Amino acid sequence: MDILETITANTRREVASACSVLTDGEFFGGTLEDLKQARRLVRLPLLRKDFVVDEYQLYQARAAGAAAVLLIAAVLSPDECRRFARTAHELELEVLLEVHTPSELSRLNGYVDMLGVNNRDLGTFHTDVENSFRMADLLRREVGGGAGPLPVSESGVSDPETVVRLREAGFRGFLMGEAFMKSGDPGCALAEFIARLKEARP
Ligand SMILES: O=P(O)(O)OC[C@@H](O)[C@@H](O)c1c[nH]c2ccccc12
Repeated sequence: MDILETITANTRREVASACSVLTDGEFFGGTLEDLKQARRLVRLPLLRKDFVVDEYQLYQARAAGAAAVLLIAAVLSPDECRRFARTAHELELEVLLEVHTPSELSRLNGYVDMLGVNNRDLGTFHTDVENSFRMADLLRREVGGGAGPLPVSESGVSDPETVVRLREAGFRGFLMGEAFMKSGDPGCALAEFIARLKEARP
């Protein structure tokens, strides 16, 4: 069985809300072809996870079957974030804006659908889930009474108890990779995680 098929097999059990596909080749060995293949394998909304630095990549994402794109605040100016997010909407793509620090919140704009706090510092690759908790208050202010973007915690989440705590802090989406990918059967690991989460939920 192909690796992508193994990974996406979980979706047949309908336990994930969306599936993120890394298409960056230079640093992570992904390809746009992976996104196209995932599109053929699952019905779930797909997120193109890449370093978007040119609007052309949004068109590519759309053509390959993505429902959403990741915009990484650390590599974009506020103007680029706005322009790219607006174009994404024109293409009917949802936008996940990823921030790591409070100052990156200046990249937020009205076209952002999901606001992700990356717990991984892309400079050092060090992961610390506490970053989400540190940013939670600020996020609540930005996201307001629920009319703003969906708050998402990204990276380094590996146990259901952390998801429960993050939910209590206001997060509503969780972008998880490694916790499942290091298992021999990511789909099965995800299903188990969701079962444990249901038990852990207060
Ligand atoms: O594997 P993790 O720690 O669960 O993290 C998932 C995801 O957040 C992470 O892969 C990610 C988030 N933003 C990125 C940008 C580039 C590369 C990778 C990422």
